[in-house]
Parts: sequence; structure tokens; C-alpha cells
Amino acid sequence: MTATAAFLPGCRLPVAGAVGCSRTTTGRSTVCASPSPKSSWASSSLRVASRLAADSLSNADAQLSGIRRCSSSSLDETKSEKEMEGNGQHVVFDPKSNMPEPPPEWKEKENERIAAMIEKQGVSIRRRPETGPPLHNVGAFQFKLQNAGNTPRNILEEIIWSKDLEVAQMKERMPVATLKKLVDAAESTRDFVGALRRRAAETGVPGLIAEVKKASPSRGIIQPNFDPVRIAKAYEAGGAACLSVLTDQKYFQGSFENLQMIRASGVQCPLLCKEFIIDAWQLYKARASGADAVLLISAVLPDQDLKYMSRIAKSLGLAVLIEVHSEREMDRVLALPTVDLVGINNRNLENFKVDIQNTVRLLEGERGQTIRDRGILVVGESGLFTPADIEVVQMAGCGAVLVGESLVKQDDPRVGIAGLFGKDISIITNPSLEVSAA
Ligand SMILES: O=C(O)c1ccccc1NCC(=O)[C@H](O)[C@H](O)COP(=O)(O)O
Repeated sequence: MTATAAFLPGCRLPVAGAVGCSRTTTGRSTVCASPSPKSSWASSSLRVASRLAADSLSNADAQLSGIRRCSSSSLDETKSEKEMEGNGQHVVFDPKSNMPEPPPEWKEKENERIAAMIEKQGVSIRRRPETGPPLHNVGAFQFKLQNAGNTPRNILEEIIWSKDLEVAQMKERMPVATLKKLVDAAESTRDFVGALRRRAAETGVPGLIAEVKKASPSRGIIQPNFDPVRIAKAYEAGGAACLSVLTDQKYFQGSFENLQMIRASGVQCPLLCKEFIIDAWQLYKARASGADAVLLISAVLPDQDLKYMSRIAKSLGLAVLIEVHSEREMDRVLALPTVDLVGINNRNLENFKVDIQNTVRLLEGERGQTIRDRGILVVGESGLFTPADIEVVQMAGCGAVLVGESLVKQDDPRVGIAGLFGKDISIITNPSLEVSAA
């Protein structure tokens, strides 16, 4: 794997993998650390780098502990540098200071060390491109060659690199202090996991998370007559336990406005904000927009970030769905102290192929046993089209399914739901529950 960390322009510290350490449009880093004026670059930055390394490059904890940020859109600017030094927290770096640049060999070595650490964890998505020109000249005829480090290796990596810039811009426009006020004024959240379990018990099939999505990178436009509120209401009427609402604009043609409109429309189902989360700011944005749950993708977030993002989400009343694609990612997630909901995505993001046997594989043997012992609810995700598909993932151990394309492409999504399960799931089919539910 190539180096995942990069020294961003204006920031002399390795930052890749650090959630919330975003680059603004001007290329200035927003999360860094600064030494006291008298200390040398080397000693202070080494101290910071080792602290970053010790935290697995997580910055979500910095957001929790109130670290000061370089950018005006900081999450928390209340603590003084002195206080933080006294607490042994990250020190604050001022990108405008006159500190000398670190020696290039130091940068390179540090980047390698960080890349090795992230690779060891099995985080397959690099947070941002390596530095260097996208094309470079080769030979006397000046062939242009693509710089591999600047080319996303798959669609998820491309989305994450784009999201990094987008979030930095959104943070500039809406600081977290503003979002916090909206969160404080928001209605309390609904029980996402409880709704899935309840519907599964009532219907005898996995609880349905029905996805409100207009388009996707793999399928292009899925529903040209896209009316998010109409679709959401039809899903609820058709027996969905929860809804998943795409908020990414660039790749899925979704929006936070869709989430807000659905919440405001009187739909009762708990809502998952389907977003590519790389920064705690997005958790506040999701909560302020009416979400009851958020998605964290283990291919994108190192372990520390999964932990701290989960903590922040839960402190906001949000349920957390952690998504895995492989055995390795599942093992990382099962090593986390608290996990309520794990999603197994059947879509291979290298080639977009879906294989529902992925869910079966990941739930076999010891892993499946651990999941059952810990009472973790498993969600089968992507590529589910028929009652036979539902049966496969249910038999494998899924108590819930997340379904988009096969439902949203139908003119009447209720017909889509009945077709997917082979029966009407809007009614309670478990007679022993009918009495208590009445
Ligand atoms: O669907 C894609 O093309 C895609 C590409 C890159 C990242 C994520 C992607 N999909 C997100 C999803 O996980 C699906 O929307 C979800 O599981 C529903 O899948 P489906 O029922 O197959 O629409």
C-alpha cells in the first residue's frame, strides 16, 4: 500500500487519517498543533506526531476533548494552549507562524510510519491524495504519467477525497456552534435499533431499512421521478421499519434537505443519515437535520475514529450502523467495545459487483457466534432483489436488511416491498404479537 499520510500545504504535521483534520479550499490545514514560540520545530512537532500516532491519527478525540483548531470554523476554541499543554493534550500549531519546514526525509519517514500503522489496522481507504503533481513528465519526449498516489483506487476513495473538501467548505459556512444550537432545539431521536427488532418480530422477516436514493455511482439515475417525501411515505405504508436517506449530493443526488423534509412530513420511521462520515461535524449536521442514526464505514475510519465517532454520535442520541465489507473489517469492528448494529455490504467497490454470499461468509463460524453472543443486530446491505435473497441473508443471521435499488425503482414502492419479501409486511403476521400490538 502506498503512503496514506501527507503533509498538507501550510501544515507541517502528518495529518492523513486524522478525522476532522480537513484542508480548506485554500489548502490551509484546519487541525494542527502549535509549539510554544520558543520551542524548536523538531521537538514540538515530534511530540505532536507521536501523540497523533498514539491516537491512531484520530482527531475525533480531539474534538471531544476540546482541542483548539487553526480554522475559524473550529469545533471548540475555548481552551487555551497552556491549558492543553498542562493536560497533555495535543498542542496547537499556528500555520501562519514562521517555523521552518521540516526536513523532507523526516516527512517521508513519518508518512511511511503512519501509512504502515493504518495499513496494519486494515483501513483500505486513504483519506486524501498524496502530495505531488497529478501528472509527471517522463523521458526526452515528456510523456505524461499519472501519479498513482493522486489517483483514487476505487469509487469509495474518490468519494472520500471529494467529501474531505466538501466538509471543509460546509464547516466554514456553518460552524459547529450553530449546529449545536439546532441540535439543542431538535426533537428527541427515535429508537432505530428497537424499530428494526420490533418489525422483525412482528413480521417474521428481517426489519427493513428502505433507502430513499435517486442515483448511485454504480447504477446512475435509478428513479427519474424522484420525490423523496412521497417515496418515504410509501415505504412506511409498505411496512418499512426504518428509512435510509442519501444526503450526498455529488454521487447520489441526495441532500440534507431531503432528510429534513422527510422528518418534517410526519413520517414516523426512524431515519438513517446515509452519508460518508469523516468528521464529527457531520454527526452534528445529521442530528440537526432530523437523523436518528448514522453510518460509519470501517474501510474509511481507523479504529480510534470508529470508537470516538460512535461516542459522539451516541452522546447526540444517534444510533450507529458500522459497515464492513470483509472479514478483516468485521474483526476490527468486533474488537470495538460497544457495537449495536453492523452492516455487511455485499457490493464490491472495486468493480461494483454484488454478491450476497459475502454476508453469508462474514457470518460463518466464530464471527457469527460472537455476534449472536453479543446480541449485535446484523444488517444485510446491497443487491437484495427477491424473497430468495432475503431468505439467504436471514438464514445467515441478518435481523435487518438495507434495500435501495429494488424498491426505489418501482413506481409504487409498496409493491416493491411486497415483491421483495414475497408477502405484505405492512400487517403484523406473527399472531402471538397481534394481541399485544392491538
Ligand atoms: O451503490 C453504489 O454505487 C455505491 C458506490 C460507492 C459507495 C456506496 C455505494 N452504495 C451505497 C450502498 O451501500 C447502497 O446504497 C445500499 O446498500 C443499498 O444498496 P442497493 O439495494 O443495492 O441499492
